Amino acid sequence: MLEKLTFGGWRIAGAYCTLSKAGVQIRLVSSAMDKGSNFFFRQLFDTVSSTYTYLLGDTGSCEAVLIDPVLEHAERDAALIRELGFKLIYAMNTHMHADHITGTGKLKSILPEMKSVIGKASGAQADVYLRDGEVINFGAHKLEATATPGHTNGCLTYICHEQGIAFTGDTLLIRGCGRTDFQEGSSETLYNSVHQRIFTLPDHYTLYPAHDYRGQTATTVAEEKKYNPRLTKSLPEFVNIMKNLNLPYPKMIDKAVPANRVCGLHY
Ligand SMILES: N[C@@H](CCC(=O)N[C@@H](CSS)C(=O)NCC(=O)O)C(=O)O
Ligand SMILES: [Fe+2]
Repeated sequence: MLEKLTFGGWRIAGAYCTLSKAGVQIRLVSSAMDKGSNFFFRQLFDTVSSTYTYLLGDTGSCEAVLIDPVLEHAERDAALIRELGFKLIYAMNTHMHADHITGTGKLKSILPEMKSVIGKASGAQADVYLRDGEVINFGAHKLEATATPGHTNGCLTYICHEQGIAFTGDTLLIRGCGRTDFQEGSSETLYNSVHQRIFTLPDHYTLYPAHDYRGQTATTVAEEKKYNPRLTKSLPEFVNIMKNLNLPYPKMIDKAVPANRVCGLHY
C-alpha cells in the first residue's frame, strides 16, 4: 500500500514519489540513471561480506526487484522498499552464494507477495527458475538472464539493455573475477562466459558486480576489456592465474551454501 504523508498542504505519495500541492508536482525519487524512463536504481552494501544488493524499480507501476539481498539486511531492504512505495515482486540471486546467506527467505516472510528467483542450473530452490535468455519483467522494464557459468554452474548475469547496465554477480568483478576453486568452479568456463557473454556487450554498458573488496562501485565493458588484470590474458595464462590465487575459503561457506540451497529459507 502506498503511504501518503502530508505537511503544509503538500502531499508525498509512494513510488510515484511526487510532492504535490495545488496541481504542482515535484519528483522526489531520482536516480543516477534516470533518463525520464521511470527507472529507479539503488546500490546497497553489506560491509561484512562486501556484497552489493541492487534495488531496481519502475516508478510508474511501483513494481521493484532486488538483486542479491543479504540475510542480515532484509529488514533494511524491506523498510527502504516500503518507504519508497515500491511493491517487491522478485528477489533474485545471481548464483548460490558461498560467503553469505541470501536475504530472499527472510524477505519472503516480511513481504509475502514477492517471489524468489535463481538460475535453474544453480540446483537451489526458489519460486522461479531462470534459464539462459529468459526475461524478468518489472513494470515497463526487463532483465534478461544470461548464463555465465564458471564461478558456479548456475551463475547468471542479469542485463537491462534499455538502461545499458548488467549485474554480473561473481562472474566478473571490478578488475577481477569470481574464484573457481570451489562449488562447480571452472576457470575455462568462466573465461569463456566473460569473453562470449559479457565482453560482447556494447562497450558503454555499466557493470555492477556482487562484490567489491577495494571500494569501487561499478565498471564498464570497455574498462574491463582494457584493464582487467586476469581476463585480458590468454586462456592458459588466465587458468594459471586462477590456479595460484591461494585465497582463503570464505568464512561462512559451510553455513551459507546449505542455507542458500533452499534460498535462505532456513537460516
Ligand atoms: N574473504 C571472504 C571471501 C572472499 C571471496 O572468496 N570472494 C569470492 C566471492 S564470494 S563467493 C571471490 O570469488 N573472490 C575472488 C577474488 O579474487 O577475490 C570471506 O571470508 O567471506
Ligand atoms: Fe560467489
